[in-house]
Amino acid sequence: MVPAHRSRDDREAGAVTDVDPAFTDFLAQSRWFGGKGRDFEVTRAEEIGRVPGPPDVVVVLAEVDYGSGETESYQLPLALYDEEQPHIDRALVGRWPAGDGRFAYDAVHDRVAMAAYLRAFGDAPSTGAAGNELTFVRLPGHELDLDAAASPFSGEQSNSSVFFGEDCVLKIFRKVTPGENPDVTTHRVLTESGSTHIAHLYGWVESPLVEVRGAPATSLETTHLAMLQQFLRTASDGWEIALASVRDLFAEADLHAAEVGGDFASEAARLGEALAEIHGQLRDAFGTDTVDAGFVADQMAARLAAAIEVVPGLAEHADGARTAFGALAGLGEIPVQRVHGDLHLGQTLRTVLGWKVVDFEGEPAKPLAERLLPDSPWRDVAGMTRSFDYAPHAVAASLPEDDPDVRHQRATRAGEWARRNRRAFLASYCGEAGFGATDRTLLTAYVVDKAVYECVYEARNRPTWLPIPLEGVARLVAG
Ligand SMILES: Nc1ncnc2c1ncn2[C@@H]1O[C@H](COP(=O)(O)OP(=O)(O)O)[C@@H](O)[C@H]1O
Ligand SMILES: O=P(O)(O)O[C@H]1O[C@H](CO)[C@@H](O[C@H]2O[C@H](CO)[C@@H](O)[C@H](O)[C@H]2O)[C@H](O)[C@H]1O
Repeated sequence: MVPAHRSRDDREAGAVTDVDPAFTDFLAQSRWFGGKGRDFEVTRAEEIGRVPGPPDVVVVLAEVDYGSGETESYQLPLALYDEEQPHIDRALVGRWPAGDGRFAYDAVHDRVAMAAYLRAFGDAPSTGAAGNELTFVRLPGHELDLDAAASPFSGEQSNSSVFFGEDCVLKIFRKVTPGENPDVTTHRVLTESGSTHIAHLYGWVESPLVEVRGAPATSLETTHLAMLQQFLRTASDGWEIALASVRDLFAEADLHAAEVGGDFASEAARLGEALAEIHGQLRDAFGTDTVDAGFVADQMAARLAAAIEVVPGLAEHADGARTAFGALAGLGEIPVQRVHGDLHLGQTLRTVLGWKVVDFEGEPAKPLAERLLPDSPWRDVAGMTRSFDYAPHAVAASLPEDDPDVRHQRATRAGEWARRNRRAFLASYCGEAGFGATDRTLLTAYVVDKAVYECVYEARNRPTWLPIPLEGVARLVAG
């Protein structure tokens, strides 16, 4: 399906217009906008497709320029109206076209516009409308409930999801990079493998009109814009369940993690089983390869050097981190495969039918080309390991405490909780093969690398949480 390069002159649709200055304010206050806190300008807005209405929905790519040549593209699906729509006034983006154009609302918050998306999937495979090439693709096997009412997901997100009753979820990718999105391609393979640990893929939206700038010429590449998936009923967020377990532990000052009612270890073990199964299916479908561990270690060292620029406090732990990367470098060739890439408890959902893993897009900060590369499965194990460390320390940080004895007691219990769940997860992930010395070297390096990434993530997104990964790095390099 992807990619399909075309030259700029081949383009049949795609109108570039003046940009309504209101777009800048809209982006700046959107949770999913990755440039918050930085100076930027929306330099270009281009219509790349339409969804058959009513209402008219245009899909616009807004180009954000941070100065010094750095740009990003964000997707704005705009529902257009001649009159103002007071019931969705908080979703007003501006005018399209700029100036005296129609009122343009973020379509995600407009039930009627989202119903138009669902209808287009009902008609799939189809193109969005005459004169443009937005394509809706649907996989066989599920009868969509075309009457289901749309409601936007209200939680923290890098993209925007809309639930259609209890039937399906549409995720509209916000930061758009030309080419295939691993969330779509990985879900497709796991769906076709019959995985019971994911939300099945029902379809996606793609456009051949996304521009790839570069030498020798600018070209166009078919690009995934949105993904339609099974709605997971009875789903509880793994992160929330873990936090509840930690709170139980902290409430019982004299008890150990194994003794409190909310013990999480059996769930951690089930998560380990689920990940092992997913990795096996990804190996079968995408194959495996090997990569020079020295190359991986060099990348980790480079990421550390860049992270120190953002979080200077990392510098005092750099020698310890480099020791872990050096041990990795000594391993020669290591196996790699398609992985999740950014696994943490917030990407897991507990349903009555077991654990499900969502969001196979990889780390949002990484360029797409890097996210598509095969990686070590220990990357995902490390992500969960870090999450087992985050949960107790996030709860501890939310309970300010002056008494040093209580603080010390909580820190001890936090460490116990993290170790207990990490061990349970690892034991069932490794199964009969066990956890050998090479595995330990790999996991240690990947865990340190993940914690370094988290320091930058927190510094940029949630500065008050920075001590959680920073203290995590300190503990890791101290042994
Ligand atoms: N198929 C689904 N069914 C029900 N809830 C889901 C489903 N997929 C995701 N969610 C919920 O939406 C949240 C955000 O989804 P996610 O794929 O992680 O989005 P993003 O890429 O924007 O981070 C998840 O943490 C989960 O709570
Ligand atoms: O879910 P995303 O793909 O947007 O991932 C990013 O945000 C995550 C936070 O929402 C971040 O995860 C970090 O915080 C979690 C607790 O909120 C914790 O469980 C994770 O272990 C920790 O890495 C993730 O790193 C980032 O890429």
